[in-house]
Amino acid sequence: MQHRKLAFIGAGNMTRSIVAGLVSSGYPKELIIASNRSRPKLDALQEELGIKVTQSNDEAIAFADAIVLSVKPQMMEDVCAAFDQSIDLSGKLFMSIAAGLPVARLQEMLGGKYPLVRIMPNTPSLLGQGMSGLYANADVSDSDRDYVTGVMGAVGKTLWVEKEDDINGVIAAAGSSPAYFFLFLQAMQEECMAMGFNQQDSRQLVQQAMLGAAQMVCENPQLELSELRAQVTSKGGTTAAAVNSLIDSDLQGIVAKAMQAAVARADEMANLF
Ligand SMILES: NC(=O)C1=CN([C@@H]2O[C@H](COP(=O)(O)OP(=O)(O)OC[C@H]3O[C@@H](n4cnc5c(N)ncnc54)[C@H](O)[C@@H]3O)[C@@H](O)[C@H]2O)C=CC1
Ligand SMILES: O=C(O)[C@@H]1CCC=N1
Repeated sequence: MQHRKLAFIGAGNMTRSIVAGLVSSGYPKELIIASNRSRPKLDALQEELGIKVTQSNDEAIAFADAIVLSVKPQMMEDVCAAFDQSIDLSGKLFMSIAAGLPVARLQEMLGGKYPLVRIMPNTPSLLGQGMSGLYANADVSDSDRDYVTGVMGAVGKTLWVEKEDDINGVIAAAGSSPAYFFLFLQAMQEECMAMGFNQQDSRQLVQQAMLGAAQMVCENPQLELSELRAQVTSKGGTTAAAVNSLIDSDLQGIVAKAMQAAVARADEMANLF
């Protein structure tokens, strides 16, 4: 794996997830710098992970060969506009993890045509279990692609997409979806508590069931998801009663609508910011 000098502009939740995964995978910490407007998140990153930190975006950009733009989409324009124009950006690889912002818009904000990769990661990157979609513009070299595959591959699985619009599908399926699973589990935990279990036992019941189910999915790629479900579902039994209730409530339609809402919001953000 290539090790370039790597900067993160914005040191929030997603930067922390990626940097923690990178450091624990052995990426040299002295090659990573994160910048943030306020100090406390930087201090925590420096203490926990030993990377370089700065409150100056310009210092981070000047240091790095590869730059991950990691601020909120609505902040991106102001952040890019404030970069010190005297810093030579030629030869630097840009990456953006911002939801919704297309390459063309990012190029406008950066004020130039640079090699640019859009990355759509998710927070399980923190544990090395991330899922990232990647899209490269025409200026990205094979070596740049290898580098980005290495960086995001160090914190999870990667999928290159050839059409930029597919990044919005990745947002719906993987970037945002940890939140759907947390919401589903929360609903299950609350129902366990309504049945009389305490909070801790309720959480253990549902989280361990989820972990086991996820592992069964991952370890049985030859089995369709419907087959794994069938293995749990005795005819006329309890699972059938529960699953039929979910189907009758149109779980598939509910999920489809939620994923379409994520895509629609990403489309909207492209015009808003
Ligand atoms: N949280 C998630 O699960 C995912 C987030 N993303 C994308 O990642 C990006 C960051 O999201 P989060 O980390 O969740 O947000 P966050 O709010 O936790 O982090 C953003 C950070 O940028 C800092 N910041 C604001 N203005 C700044 C400036 N002028 N200079 C330097 N730093 C500045 C903030 O202080 C904050 O620490 C967003 O664009 C989001 O779309 C993408 C995939 C997943
Ligand atoms: O909610 C958001 O907009 C970001 C992108 C995917 C996950 N979090």
